[in-house]
Amino acid sequence: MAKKQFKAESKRLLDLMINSIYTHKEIFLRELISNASDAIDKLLYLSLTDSGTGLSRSDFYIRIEPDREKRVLKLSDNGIGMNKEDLESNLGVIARSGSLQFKSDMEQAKEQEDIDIIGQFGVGFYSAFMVSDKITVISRKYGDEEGWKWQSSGADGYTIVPCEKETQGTEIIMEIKPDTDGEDYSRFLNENSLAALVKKYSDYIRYPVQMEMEHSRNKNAGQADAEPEWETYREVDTLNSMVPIWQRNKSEVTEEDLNQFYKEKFFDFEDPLKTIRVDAEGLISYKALLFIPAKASYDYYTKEYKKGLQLYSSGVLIMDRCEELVPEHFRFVRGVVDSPDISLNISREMLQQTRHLTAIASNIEKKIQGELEKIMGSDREAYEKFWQAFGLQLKYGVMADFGAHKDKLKDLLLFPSSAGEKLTSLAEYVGRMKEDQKSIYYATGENIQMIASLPQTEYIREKGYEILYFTDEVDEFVAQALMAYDGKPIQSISRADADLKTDEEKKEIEKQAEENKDLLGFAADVLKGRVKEARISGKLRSQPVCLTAEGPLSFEMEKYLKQVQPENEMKAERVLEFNAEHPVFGKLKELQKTDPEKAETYVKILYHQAELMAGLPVEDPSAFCEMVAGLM
Ligand SMILES: Nc1ncnc2c1ncn2[C@@H]1O[C@H](COP(=O)(O)OP(=O)(O)OP(=O)(O)O)[C@@H](O)[C@H]1O
Repeated sequence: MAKKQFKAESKRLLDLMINSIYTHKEIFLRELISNASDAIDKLLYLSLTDSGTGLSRSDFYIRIEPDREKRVLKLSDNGIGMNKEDLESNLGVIARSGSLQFKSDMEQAKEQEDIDIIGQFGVGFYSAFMVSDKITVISRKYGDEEGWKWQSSGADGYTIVPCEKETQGTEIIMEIKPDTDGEDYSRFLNENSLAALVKKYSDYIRYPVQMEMEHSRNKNAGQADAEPEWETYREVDTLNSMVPIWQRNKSEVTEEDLNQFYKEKFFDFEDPLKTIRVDAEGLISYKALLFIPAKASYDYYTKEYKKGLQLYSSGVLIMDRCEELVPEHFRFVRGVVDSPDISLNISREMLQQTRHLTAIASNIEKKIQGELEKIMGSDREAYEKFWQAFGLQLKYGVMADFGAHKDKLKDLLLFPSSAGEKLTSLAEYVGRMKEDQKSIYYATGENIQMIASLPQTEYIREKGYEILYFTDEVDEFVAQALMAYDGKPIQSISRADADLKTDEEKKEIEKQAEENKDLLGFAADVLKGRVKEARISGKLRSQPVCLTAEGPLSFEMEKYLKQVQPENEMKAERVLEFNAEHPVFGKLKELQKTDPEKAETYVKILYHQAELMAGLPVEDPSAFCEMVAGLM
């Protein structure tokens, strides 16, 4: 019979497994038990929703059978089973999400070689090759008449042939490797070691994991004066406690247990930043275990990432990723929800509408919000770590649905500011506002240094007002959605002139504008098509000019729109502002009379300088350089 070859990626993973020097080879058992449990989940779900199967929860089991003599370890379940196609596509190819993630994270992990690659991932079935020379899988799918036998000794491929099997389910038969100097594979044939491994890794599996074990008993127990006489006997034991971790008492579950559960279930390297346990009783009862990851996964900000929580009804998995349970702005949250009030017979469409689900979702949203606020207040360092990973998500949340969620999220936002190195919340900013300060001010730019050196900021800082530094493209849209915080309008510094200047200052500017009408008109003519106007500025100190945006669009918004909609020609309206006190202005005035041609070059150079300071690309860099060189 011809051998079929594994697909290329599978081969790579297999090589890795077979030649693994990984010390935690024991995790293969956890992986196989977890697969068996998933297979039972699927059939139990069918049984509960389709009365035809006649099976109930207590009919299911996972069984471990070691045979020391033959060096064979067998693991069987009576779950849904696999037909020929399933065996081909599940065990012949690695193209499912879990393993693909493994592949890509492996590439990232190459640089940090000592990372526990295998231990952290659900590498699944293939991990059995770490301990076996040959694997036989005998499976019969529920509802089918025939069974199938899949066999492989590793990288050289696999075979599939029909075979007899009495009941539905799957048997994995592993020929355990001989012991070596460094590795005691025989422990995977030892009852006590196997029982300990089940307890360690698979205790919360919701179906009994059984094994026949040796026990001893006193034959004379019950006879008060008889000498004890011991005999051994064999009995099938259930090795796991079966209570899912979220159903256990708080006092029985350690933080380490929860972290381990999270990492295994949601494929993360790192412990979660925070675990939230919910135990709701009342109109709707449910238990939930929610995890806030410490970092965004590599695919978090891509289309590949799917949000959602696992939904159980009294311990039976109904949906692996129930999207309705978490709002978009908290889509980074992972976890499980288990409620006896959710009916098993529910179809997906109905699920979307159940009032129960909506109520649980809104409750969960509040819990997450409350927890994040709590972390922000009590452990700022942890919150800032969270902010690095998911701050952008919260900002999107403020903007989404026309600002519908902004009130829930506004106190979770952080921004850099002119007050110092630390990030600030809006509440903290307001707490520091000067008595005469009416608005919350922000300035935008590519990075903090660039914003801090914007000529427009000098004037505001002189007044002692703090400025929020908006460095994310979405920040201004966030400000637009929020409009105000605590009754204080959120304003861009470039539009803040009106409420900042005193009447005298305004008068002085008007006077200067009148006196320099000619020159301003001249500059506007030279820059026709580029600027809407040239005017005298009230906010410049050390710089001769600056560029400000008028109208609904700011420069940062212009840049953002260009990125997301390149065909969009929308531009911010530019105004060139002059500092009438600056010596360059005096020089320009003089040149306009004596050498208008040179004055024209000056105006152009000043305009390009202003573009540079505003973080905008200079329209024609070589012409600009020529002009500067010409002057030299
Ligand atoms: N005991 C089993 N009964 C039925 N199907 C199984 C069994 N073991 C594995 N399978 C099928 O084979 C597939 C591949 O299993 P594997 O352990 O390699 O990956 P996985 O469980 O899907 O993902 P991961 O382990 O990476 O989370 C499973 O998704 C499942 O469809």
